[in-house]
Amino acid sequence: MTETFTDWLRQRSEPDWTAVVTHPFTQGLFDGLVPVTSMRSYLVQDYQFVDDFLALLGSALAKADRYSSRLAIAGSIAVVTSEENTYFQRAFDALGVGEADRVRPKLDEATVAFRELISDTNARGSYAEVLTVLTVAEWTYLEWAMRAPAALPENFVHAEWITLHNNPDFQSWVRWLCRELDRVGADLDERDRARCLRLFQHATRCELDFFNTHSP
Ligand SMILES: Cc1ncc(C[n+]2csc(CCO)c2C)c(N)n1
Repeated sequence: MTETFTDWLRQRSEPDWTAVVTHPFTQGLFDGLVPVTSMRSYLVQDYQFVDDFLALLGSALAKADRYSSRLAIAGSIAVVTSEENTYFQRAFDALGVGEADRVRPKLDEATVAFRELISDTNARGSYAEVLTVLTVAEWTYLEWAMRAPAALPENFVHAEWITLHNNPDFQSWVRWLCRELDRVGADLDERDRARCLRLFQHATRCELDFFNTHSP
């Protein structure tokens, strides 16, 4: 079989890609051994990231070139605003995160860098470029979570963060995203493909910096 666009993007984003999906922070999650302070700072920053990410999903919805794509994206928006949001609230309660840190925490450098990438893509990116950033954020999370052992940690803060990202619905959504980016990528010229590659590499780097920031 010939190489897909998404495989091409991922292979050219090594070694960072593998560093993200095998990150020690994820091993700490599997073992239930991420210290409370690291888990708290990670989720507080991630909640801000998810806010930006939701705006990016909205941008994908607006920029999509067909109705069936908009429907798939709308389905994923529903997940971020329901199950994912209740997880954060319950985890914040368990970790003792106060109101200020839920609403307007001081952002880490890695969060600011990711936010800039997302808002630039939001403002100026084509549909293919928006899909590229979404694909990195979702596919890396599916890949690390799929490496989880069958026995989950006892603490729901760790366990649910894994199952949110390795369940069959999430897997189908990521598969859809990759196929969608392959479809749209097939019509791009060399210059636009190169732009997607730079974005893919940059987003992968942002994912790595994000995990590194919260690793003890
Ligand atoms: C830094 C960082 N990168 C990617 C994700 C993954 N992610 C972002 S929003 C969302 C739900 C959309 O389906 C998922 C899985 C994350 N949480 N944090």
